[in-house]
Amino acid sequence: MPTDRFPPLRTDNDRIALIDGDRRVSYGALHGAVERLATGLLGGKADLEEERIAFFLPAGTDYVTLLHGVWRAGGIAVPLNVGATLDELDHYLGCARVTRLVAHAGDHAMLGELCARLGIDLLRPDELMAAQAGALPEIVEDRRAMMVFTSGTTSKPKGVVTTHGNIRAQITVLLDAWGWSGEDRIPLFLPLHHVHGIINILSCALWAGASVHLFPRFDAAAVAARVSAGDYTVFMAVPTVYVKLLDHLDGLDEGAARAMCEGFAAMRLTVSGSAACPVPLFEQWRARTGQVLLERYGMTEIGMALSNPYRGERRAGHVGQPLPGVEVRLYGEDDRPIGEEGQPGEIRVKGPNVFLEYWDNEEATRASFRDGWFCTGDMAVVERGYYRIMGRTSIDIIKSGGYKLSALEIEAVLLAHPAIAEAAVIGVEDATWGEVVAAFLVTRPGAAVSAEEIAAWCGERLSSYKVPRQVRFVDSLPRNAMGKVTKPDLKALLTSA
Ligand SMILES: Nc1ncnc2c1ncn2[C@@H]1O[C@H](COP(=O)(O)OP(=O)(O)OP(=O)(O)O)[C@@H](O)[C@H]1O
Repeated sequence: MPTDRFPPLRTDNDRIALIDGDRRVSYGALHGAVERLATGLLGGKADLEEERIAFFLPAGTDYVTLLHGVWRAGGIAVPLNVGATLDELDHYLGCARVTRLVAHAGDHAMLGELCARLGIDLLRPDELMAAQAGALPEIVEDRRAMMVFTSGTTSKPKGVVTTHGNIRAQITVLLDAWGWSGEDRIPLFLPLHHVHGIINILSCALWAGASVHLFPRFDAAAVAARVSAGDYTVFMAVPTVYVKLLDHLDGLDEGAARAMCEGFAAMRLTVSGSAACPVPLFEQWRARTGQVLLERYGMTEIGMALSNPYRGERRAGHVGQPLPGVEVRLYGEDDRPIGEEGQPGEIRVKGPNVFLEYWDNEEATRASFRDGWFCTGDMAVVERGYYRIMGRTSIDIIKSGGYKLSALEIEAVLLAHPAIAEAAVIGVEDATWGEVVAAFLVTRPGAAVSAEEIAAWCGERLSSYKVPRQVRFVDSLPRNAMGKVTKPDLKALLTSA
């Protein structure tokens, strides 16, 4: 597999790159469209010189053409969350100092006023297509290529800027590690303003010459139907998607359920990431489909850093080891690397995959690096050679009576209870202990369980200081577009009650 290709897109064949509704787009056709779009974007200029071009487009051929067109023309691609509110878009567009925004005609009425206020040209993809491809600039590796906003799980979204070199490194490490080939076929239903969808799925597939089936959103029935038909060889999703697929499976008759399980069983790889995959989910998925989920860890700023092996032991509740070329170390509070296994520390990462900067935010950029290492803000521990993620220092690590507890570890125990469908754990202030553990729980349909029973269940499985002191039953947990629980909202719920 060549690792020096630019743009990261196959060019010269009739192989299908994208399946978009009824359309099948070949690599040759996609490449042609990308060049014409890049030419149209340039509008006679030699180079976009890192102009920020934002796009508000659902997963589809236009999205892919825009992303690659901006890259080819020397701009910075700013893919926006199509589920974002106007206030959020205002923040992204203003922060990135976007000059042109591309959206379908149907969204222009909604975006018009905001663009006028910010002095942004609002355009449709088709009006940017030049009749013919013209000369395109040379792109060197250290040029800025993309700006993706963090979800804001922990703070106001920041624009994470990656270079062409960073993107290449993030893609190529996965091509080898996860065995991508031109024969692969993968569905893409995750939001396309996150590295999971953009890099791990779309970019790896297009580099490898594989086919990507684009869905505007996740729809369990639609995806399951294609899986049952044997359409895919690889599947990548967040844990909540696997939960929804299992729910869907439960509602199918025997024949349909068997076809869906066989569709998954025949795949060469199923991957979970972006949030912790609870051990019970890992086990259920294996029991139903025979697939051993490959869990990995990464973030917007670094792409993927830790992964269970493609060949070898994939351990439930763990994210494996550093990917080749990615340096990972755990650091203690004294800012020193942790030498021995079993000692928790902050994950710090170094390598060509690590982003360049937070856009227009030198202070945040400086604060996030120490001696050349990017400080992720996530805690982990190494157990028998494999990393286990304990969670975000800012919200998942609960300081109680001198102990540091991992919310993820407690959530895993809660989720193992047969009556519990969803669980989220946070720390709440306490005069005696500093913080105590509070759990928010969603019960399974038709199941009932009391707070006392939950305490007893945890008491048998966790040290007493980890047992939730407060238990709240809720109808659902607040989640962002990636399906991650937004824990600051839970904190607010407690303080407002
Ligand atoms: N396998 C995993 N297990 C546990 N946590 C994971 C895993 N993979 C990713 N994460 C979590 O997701 C984070 C990266 O996601 P992303 O870059 O989208 O940021 P976010 O948490 O959604 O938002 P923000 O950076 O704004 O707080 C990681 O820092 C980590 O906390």
